[in-house]
Amino acid sequence: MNLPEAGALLAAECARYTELGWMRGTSGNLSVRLSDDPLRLAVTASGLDKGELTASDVVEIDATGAPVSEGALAPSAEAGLHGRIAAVSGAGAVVHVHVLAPVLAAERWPGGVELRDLEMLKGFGRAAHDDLVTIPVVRNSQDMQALGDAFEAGWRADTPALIVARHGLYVWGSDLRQARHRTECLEWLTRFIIEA
Ligand SMILES: CSCCC(=O)C(=O)COP(=O)(O)O
Ligand SMILES: [Zn+2]
Repeated sequence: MNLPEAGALLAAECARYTELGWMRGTSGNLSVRLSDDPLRLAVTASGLDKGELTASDVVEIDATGAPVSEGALAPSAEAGLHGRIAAVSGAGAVVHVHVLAPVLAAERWPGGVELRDLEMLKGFGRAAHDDLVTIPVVRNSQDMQALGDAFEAGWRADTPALIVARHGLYVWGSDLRQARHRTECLEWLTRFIIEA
């Protein structure tokens, strides 16, 4: 996939999340893998209304989140965490949304949000009757190295999500569609345990 193709996909995907109310204001950011070796991602540009992106509102970054070339647009302020997640997990796409339920769940269970015996776990890539699925929670930081270290310390290959406390949700998958399906299911799951 080249950068303009990735940009068109990311813009369309952001519009869907905005419709759901999960990218309020200028919140949220998405990335998709462009190449493996060296690792390159297309990430949404920083500070824009994510519901109004065009195919050119993306930036090519390396595994550290740094732009690979000079350009007018800055990559997402959270590009470094996208790069780290993609590098560690092998994900093809990473979603970050400011959806409320996971953040509320992390406020209630700051040591990790536990889910068990719920059919929607299947949509998250787990069995409905898995013993226990724990979504890791990390403290918020403006330092992407610190956030990346915290992510990596709690990372498990079978749990493609991370909640950043008082901030938002990260979910990843093999491509943008799988990451979206997982995000939608995890939003349902965390809303369920909050409301239950
Ligand atoms: C009101 S959004 C604050 C920044 C943030 O958390 C976010 O997700 C958007 O940052 P970006 O640099 O990707 O626009
Ligand atoms: Zn954010």
